Amino acid sequence: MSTAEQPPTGTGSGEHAISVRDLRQNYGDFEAVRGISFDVGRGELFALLGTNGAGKTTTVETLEGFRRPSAGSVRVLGADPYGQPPELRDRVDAVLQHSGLFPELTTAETVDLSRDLAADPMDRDAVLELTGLTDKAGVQVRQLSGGQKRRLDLGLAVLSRPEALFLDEPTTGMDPEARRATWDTIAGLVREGMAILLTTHYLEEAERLADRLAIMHRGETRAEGTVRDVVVRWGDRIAFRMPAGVRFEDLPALPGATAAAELRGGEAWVCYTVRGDDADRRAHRAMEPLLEWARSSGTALDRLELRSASLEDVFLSVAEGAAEVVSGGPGSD
Ligand SMILES: Nc1ncnc2c1ncn2[C@@H]1O[C@H](COP(=O)(O)OP(=O)(O)OP(=O)(O)O)[C@@H](O)[C@H]1O
Repeated sequence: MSTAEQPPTGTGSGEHAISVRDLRQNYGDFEAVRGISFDVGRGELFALLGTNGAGKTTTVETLEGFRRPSAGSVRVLGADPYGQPPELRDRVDAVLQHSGLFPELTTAETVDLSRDLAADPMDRDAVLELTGLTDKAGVQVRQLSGGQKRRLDLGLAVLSRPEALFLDEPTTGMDPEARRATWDTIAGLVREGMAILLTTHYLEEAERLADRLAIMHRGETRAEGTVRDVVVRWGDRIAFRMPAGVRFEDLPALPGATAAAELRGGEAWVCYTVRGDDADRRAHRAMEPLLEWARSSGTALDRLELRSASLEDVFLSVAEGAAEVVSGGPGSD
């Protein structure tokens, strides 16, 4: 295992709470992470999304100090996290997928145990309130539901008021109400200035919480930015059922749009993807000539739909390898 090149350490080494530069991680000959970079500022939540096996856990484990980079560098609060050095121990925490709660202890005893180990912990009551577990204070951990245990995990991670927090699928197993309550809790932590790196398979969770996000696939970052940036880059979609008697090449060229023919439930459809910097107006500009063409040619646009992208659209397109546009669109000879 090679030692990565590292920038200078110390509290003054950059304003980002979490920093990843050209990170590579190999397992033997297999490249699990292939040169990714991103930063997370204080008071910012960055979501790491990706397909199964994309390299998210490997990246987070590297930031948590369990793995040394094969190449590139990572920094947490200006320090190399490898081996979890003492200067980071009280300032960084994590909610991992598998918690290490003691089933015989009560919820309150569990909180007290963690408080005993923290330098300047939150009050027990505050932790219980934050996690919505006040009425479960005297209940043994073994009797808590899966979602309640996840909330307790979160409470234990934040009671020492860490500056940087890693959340690995923190709402798995929660019902929708508990998930929303947890989102509120997490949003509150970010507002207080915590830097949070979140991995999740719930796209709505990322849409609600992330200031910025990255979507990983096969060890690489395939999309990155704010939710809006990522979605705007993907484009808007105008679609309708292919009109009878109209050939694909007879369809009008629309400004800023590329067209593709696709099958939906055995029917041929036309789908225009509209891109361009003018995200607010581009679909409108593309729609006008389409409607004009339909009017002048006497063509009905059956089941016409216009839709802005969602994060799910982008994710699925990344997962499918981002192949999308059929070449040789309408209007071209
Ligand atoms: N200890 C290991 N030895 C060999 N290969 C590994 C090891 N850990 C992970 N991998 C491989 O590295 C790749 C990335 O795995 P990782 O767990 O980081 O992905 P992930 O994005 O967290 O996936 P998921 O969403 O499924 O949890 C996968 O192909 C996985 O099989």
